[in-house]
Amino acid sequence: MGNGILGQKENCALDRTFAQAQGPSTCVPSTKQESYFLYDVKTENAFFPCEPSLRSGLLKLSVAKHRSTEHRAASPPSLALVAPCSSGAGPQPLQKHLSRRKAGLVAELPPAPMPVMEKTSTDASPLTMHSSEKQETVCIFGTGDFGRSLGLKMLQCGYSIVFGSRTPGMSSLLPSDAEVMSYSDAAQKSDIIIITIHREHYDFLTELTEVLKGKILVDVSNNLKINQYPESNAEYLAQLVPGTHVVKAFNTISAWALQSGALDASRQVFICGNDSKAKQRVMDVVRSLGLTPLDKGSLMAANEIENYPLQLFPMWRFPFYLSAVLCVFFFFYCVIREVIYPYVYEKRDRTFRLPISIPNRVFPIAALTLLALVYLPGVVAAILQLYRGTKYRRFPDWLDHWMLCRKQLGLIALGFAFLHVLYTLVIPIRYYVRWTSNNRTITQVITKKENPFSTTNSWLSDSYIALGMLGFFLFVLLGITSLPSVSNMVNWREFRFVQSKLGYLTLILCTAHTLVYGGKRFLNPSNLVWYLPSAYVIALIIPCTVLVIKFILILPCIDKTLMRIRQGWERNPKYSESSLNGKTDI
Ligand SMILES: NC(=O)C1=CN([C@@H]2O[C@H](COP(=O)(O)OP(=O)(O)OC[C@H]3O[C@@H](n4cnc5c(N)ncnc54)[C@H](OP(=O)(O)O)[C@@H]3O)[C@@H](O)[C@H]2O)C=CC1
Ligand SMILES: [Fe+3]
Repeated sequence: MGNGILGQKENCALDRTFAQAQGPSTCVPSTKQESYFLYDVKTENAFFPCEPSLRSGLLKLSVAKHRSTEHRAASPPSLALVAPCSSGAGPQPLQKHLSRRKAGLVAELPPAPMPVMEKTSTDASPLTMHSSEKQETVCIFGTGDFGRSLGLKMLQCGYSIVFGSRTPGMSSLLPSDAEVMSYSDAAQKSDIIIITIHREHYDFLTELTEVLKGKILVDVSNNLKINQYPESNAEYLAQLVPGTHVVKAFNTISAWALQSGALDASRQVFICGNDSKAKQRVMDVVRSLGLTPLDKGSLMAANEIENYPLQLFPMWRFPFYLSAVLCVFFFFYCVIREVIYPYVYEKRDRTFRLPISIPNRVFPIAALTLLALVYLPGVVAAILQLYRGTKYRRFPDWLDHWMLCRKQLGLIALGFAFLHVLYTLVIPIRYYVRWTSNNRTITQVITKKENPFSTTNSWLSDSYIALGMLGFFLFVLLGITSLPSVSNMVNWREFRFVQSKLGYLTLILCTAHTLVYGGKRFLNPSNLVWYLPSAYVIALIIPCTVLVIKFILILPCIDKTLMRIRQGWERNPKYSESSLNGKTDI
């Protein structure tokens, strides 16, 4: 009995897999701390209750026990692992469950096809593979970092590992339970061969074409550069060793992650291959290692899978560069207005504004502009659809790309909004602010001048702060709902409601916050410095444009047309026909 299955994470998938593999049976999924029973669906014999933490191990034992009894000769048992309807072990809940099953209250799982396994594999289902006396043997070509780590992990999960190596006698650091032999000898030991060798060294595999015929070759290789070779490594391997079933897998999992077990960030294993049976078997292996296989289709997808680990935040690049450009531009714009101008005309040193005052102008401007840029592609797309009178023409690539990175733009905008909040909170403790306030009071005392209370100013100041706080609150809400863990919990309509309706409300509040902050000063010519308006005036251009266009788009007459177009109506159907025939540019 391998120790792998006891160490596996508990989930009901095991129950389902098992139940499906065994044919019609009853499975009550439960993740709660309930006791489980193993029972034969046909004879309705209960075996014994078991705790969830032990159920897979006990199940394994039970299957072995069951097989060694007289049932063995009879038709395959329909065993199922069931959770009682209420918590607490004992025959009572099981009886209840059985009567519920009879009454049709518990779903019968439809018979699922048995996983196809080749003759050489030791057993038929993932579960029975672990429960059988003989473990499945998997061959690993190459005894380098990745081969060793994968081999160790597979040994831990109950596989028998045979390494193929150029120098079997000299291979060190290998797990002691594994066998090491020459490549051709090792290949004969299993019909799944994982090639943990760099593509550049694949040539020798051609000599093994005969022995590898009909076998599953798992290509794990990565390259150093995106699109380094004309064809993917997996396709190259398939050409090099014809007659084999090449499956691409494991290339997104690092040797380090396999060793350290820190797989949370990269549990997904992309898989592709032309032979569905071969792919299925590799997916079973992946699953049994506690990883999640993700079928990406045929071997044509290998190129994309190989490029995946080489990408450096592809969706973040445009938002990152854009925000950097915005920050640099507005920083220098403010420096010209608030540092250079006073120095040139008044010989006043205002450089102390560089660490806090100017960044606290740049951050809200960047936040507001980026937030507006999240919604701008949506209105541009709507205008394009209205102009073309159809939705059946592709958007230009730049618009597609822009649409795809809206979430990243929004998250960067949220980051800037956070910075603005932090920088604003420290304002009262700044020396410059305290000095100005004290000085004003002293001047009033000396000149015996009063500063009467202004209700207008009070309104403006409070509205400005309130709008800012509400805008920030909704901004944070938008950020939270964009997290996969949250967005996976809501349906499409709810997600659209939050991201579109609440998003626009956030944009309105933040724009209003900026407008009220500027008050009457914005359009005052005396506020121009070297003909340059305040940075906030420029910052308001994009948000106001987006809001005005959006307002026009939701006017009933325009909104109706847009809705019809989005439901498939075309102003000029011939137009899209010709575009379908490739006569128009897209
Ligand atoms: N390291 C990692 O984290 C990951 C690696 N990969 C992929 O796994 C594959 C192996 O990577 P890794 O284990 O790090 O590499 P290593 O260089 O550590 O190991 C490669 C192995 O290939 C074998 N080999 C066969 N022929 C040759 C040859 N002519 N010259 C040199 N070595 C040869 C050697 O084994 P022997 O001496 O026994 O013959 C060698 O140990 C690569 O394709 C890589 O892209 C994929 C994901 C992650
Ligand atoms: Fe503000």
